[in-house]
Amino acid sequence: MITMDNIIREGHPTLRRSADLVTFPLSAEDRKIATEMMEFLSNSQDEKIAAQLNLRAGVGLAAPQIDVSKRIVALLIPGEYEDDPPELAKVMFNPKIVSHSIESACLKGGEGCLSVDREVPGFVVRHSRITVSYQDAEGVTHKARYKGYIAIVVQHEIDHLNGVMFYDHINEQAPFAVEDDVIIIE
Ligand SMILES: O=CN(O)CCNC(=O)c1cccc(Cl)c1Cl
Ligand code: NI
Repeated sequence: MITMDNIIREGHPTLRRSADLVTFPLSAEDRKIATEMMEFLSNSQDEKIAAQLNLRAGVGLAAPQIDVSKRIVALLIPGEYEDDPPELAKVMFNPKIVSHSIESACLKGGEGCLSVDREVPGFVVRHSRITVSYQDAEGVTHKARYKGYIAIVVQHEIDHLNGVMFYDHINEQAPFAVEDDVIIIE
């Protein structure tokens, strides 16, 4: 199982590499990696398990974060209330943003990353709406459109596949300065 010991931190070269495409049919290893990534997210969001395993919570995880330079991301975005089903629970292989809104958005609270052991305050300006093409575990290609918080998280994960860290998008001179047409998501 994946724990924080398996998550590489900033400074590790794999975080700055462009990850390799996954080929199909999936190898047993790639299938196992995908399953373990999703299991990590679920564990990290379970108060008891996270406390026992000392896990930081995450709503997404990219394979490069466990030093696997492959284009695999796992997303587990909880529903609004405790017993609601997740907003999104999915592993995407070879995800690609194929189109996006002109409009931009950012999270009011900024972003965090399991590979970054420090707070980096500032608005991370991203596309407010995206269309993502990806393959599922059977290699079937899908197209999905996301907006709001989900779109932000998906972009954070796809950035990891391209060696981009969230703070690369923060304006160092004015971390909270944004154009007036940028949507600030609560
Ligand atoms: O790459 C994934 N992580 O580093 C997992 C930890 N970060 C988060 O869950 C997280 C927190 C806030 C905003 C965004 Cl967009 C994300 Cl993604
Ligand atoms: Ni991250």
